Amino acid sequence: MQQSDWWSSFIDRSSSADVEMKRRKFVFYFTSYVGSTIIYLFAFQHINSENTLLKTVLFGGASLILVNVAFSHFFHEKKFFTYICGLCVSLMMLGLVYSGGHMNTGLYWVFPFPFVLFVLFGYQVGLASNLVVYGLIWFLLVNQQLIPAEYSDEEISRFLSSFLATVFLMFIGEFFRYQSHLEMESINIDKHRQANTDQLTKLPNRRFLDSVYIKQVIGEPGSNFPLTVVALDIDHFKQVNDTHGHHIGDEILKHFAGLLSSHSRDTDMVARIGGEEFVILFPQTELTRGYILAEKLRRVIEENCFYYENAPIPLTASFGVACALTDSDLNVAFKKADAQLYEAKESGRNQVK
Ligand SMILES: Nc1nc2c(ncn2[C@@H]2O[C@H](COP(=O)(O)OP(=O)(O)OP(=O)(O)O)[C@@H](O)[C@H]2O)c(=O)[nH]1
Repeated sequence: MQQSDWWSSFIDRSSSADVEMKRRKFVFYFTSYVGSTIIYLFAFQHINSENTLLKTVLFGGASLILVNVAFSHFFHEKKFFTYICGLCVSLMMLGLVYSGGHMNTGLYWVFPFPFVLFVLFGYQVGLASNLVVYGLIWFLLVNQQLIPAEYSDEEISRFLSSFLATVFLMFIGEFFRYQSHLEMESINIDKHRQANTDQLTKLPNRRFLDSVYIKQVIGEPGSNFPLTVVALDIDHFKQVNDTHGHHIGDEILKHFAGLLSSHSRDTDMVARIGGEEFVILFPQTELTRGYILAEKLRRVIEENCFYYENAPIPLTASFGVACALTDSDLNVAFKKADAQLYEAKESGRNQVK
């Protein structure tokens, strides 16, 4: 696995999408329950009116919205119902213009609805649906002989221009709101990445291992166990630091991390958990195979010394190997790998135990 790439496979964008979905759901419920209640109140206000069409639009619209939201509670996926709600809202707008509303004031009551379409559908589909509704309203208004409502020419031209301006202003507002949401999401991801990355080697750190990776492994036992844990530690690193200086020590750590990353699979997890201590987790790997992989890495390190001013600085590491067959063995496997590493150090270093 490339050191700089490891984070991308762990980015969890679902929580950000959840925030957007929550906002949509909230507007959906609010529009549906509060909106339908208000429309019912208007409908009852006009119960004795002779405008049957207006009564049909109000009662029909409110009932459709209410039935739709009631049904949505029985399903986990709400998207379909938000679309139906958007369709009801669009029909309500057209119904108001068509019937003229109370004393031909229908045009004024259309203005709150474009916002609902933007929130329910997002800025792109929101703009498209608002423009479709606008086109249909325009068609009704320029063909007044087709509708029962009566509007004056000034009223129509003022409505068409102010409605269009409202839709575009709402589009701009929704567009920039969404852009800042994406920016905040990327800042958030970047902060998480920094907190979970070892700044020197760019490998995942202990925090990542404990709070993200292990949770994911336990959450998907089928694709991870048996899991081999390899604890490793550079030999006599203090001596390297003392001889060549701390900054060369740092370069050696980067070189070491690069060797481990480039000689393991994308599915393996290489992490720096302390000064010169590393851990490699091999998912779906039994103990015997784990020993073979650790021995391969031991040789790679031994054979690839670090060069400083064209002079080789030999490098070796000691390894401790253990295997967890299930998630409940994981803690024991970590402790066992540490104990094995200690034994490798005690037995002379540069070996796998
Ligand atoms: N350059 C550098 N050195 C570090 C860093 N973190 C820890 N160290 C050094 O790593 C050394 C670890 O020394 P010890 O724990 O004595 O281990 P060792 O010398 O490798 O000996 P063994 O592990 O027993 O083989 C110390 O000198 C630390 O200062 C780092 O980020 N950069």
